[in-house]
Amino acid sequence: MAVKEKLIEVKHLKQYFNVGKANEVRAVDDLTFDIYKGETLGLVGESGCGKSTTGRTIIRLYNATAGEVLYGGKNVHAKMSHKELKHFRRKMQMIFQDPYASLNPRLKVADVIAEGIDIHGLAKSNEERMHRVYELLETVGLSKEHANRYPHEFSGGQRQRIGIARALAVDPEFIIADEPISALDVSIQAQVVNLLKKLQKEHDLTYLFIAHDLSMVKYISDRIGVMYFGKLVELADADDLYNHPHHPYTQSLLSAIPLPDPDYERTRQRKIYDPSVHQYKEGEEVKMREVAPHHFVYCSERELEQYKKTYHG
Ligand SMILES: Nc1ncnc2c1ncn2[C@@H]1O[C@H](COP(=O)(O)OP(=O)(O)OP(=O)(O)O)[C@@H](O)[C@H]1O
Repeated sequence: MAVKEKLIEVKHLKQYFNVGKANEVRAVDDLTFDIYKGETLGLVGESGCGKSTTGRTIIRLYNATAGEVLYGGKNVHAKMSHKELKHFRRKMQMIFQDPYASLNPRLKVADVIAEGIDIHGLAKSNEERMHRVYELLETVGLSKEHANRYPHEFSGGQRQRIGIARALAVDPEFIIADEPISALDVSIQAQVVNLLKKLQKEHDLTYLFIAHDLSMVKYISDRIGVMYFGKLVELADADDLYNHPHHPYTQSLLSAIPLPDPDYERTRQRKIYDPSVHQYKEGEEVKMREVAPHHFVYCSERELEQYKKTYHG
């Protein structure tokens, strides 16, 4: 297997809100993981567990409370010049859940898409700018004729395509897709996921794909990280996570996915996660531990031994 190159290294990242106040929230609480060049890392967990905050802190929309994010070996959260920050901002783009809320309704589609081109001075003339816009519209499955319309004239799926074209306009390397399909009809979801997969191959992109359930994320992700209350509780190759989930929270998320097979559905048992099952003793160290190659679970030494025993069970 080829050695994978790390594009992003997240090290002991913390993002707390309202620090020191009664309503302090530890939205991201000591996360450590890598994102490899060209892969899709899925990040899943229930609403409020800190997925969006993780994404936003990685691209420095928030200043981290503690920890580091290395991008190509450089700390994104270090002090940097305006020019350097602008460079990072170009390399890392974001696609949002609600394409309508994230597209300025007063701008024509051409101007929405060209926003980054203008900010970064990527076109020398208006002709070049429009040529690029038309090209991007075609890349995402829309057409030249759409350039003069306004976002409200499009369906949800088409708006998401516009959001994708806008992100692609600055030729990024890394895209955070924050629940990009959650607001779309199920029939449209697969189309958008397929488009993202196609673009990844064509443009050599790396994705962090955020989702609150595990059904579609399996289809797009190479690896999946499961988050619970600001912490990563399991991280593994996508198939491995589905076939050998160890953390009881991962098992609970998986048990919530309905399948089209009626026999399976009749016997499917919803598992509810009860954090008290861990029964950690005073002083017991709980951290990410490797239960099998490339498969990490947040657990104690004692739990690791149990998990290893059941790995092939
Ligand atoms: N700017 C903020 N100020 C204070 N608290 C915040 C802020 N942003 C997020 N939070 C809190 O941090 C926690 C994590 O929120 P976050 O949006 O990252 O979760 P999420 O897993 O992405 O959820 P969702 O799927 O609902 O977007 C939540 O308790 C949220 O209320």
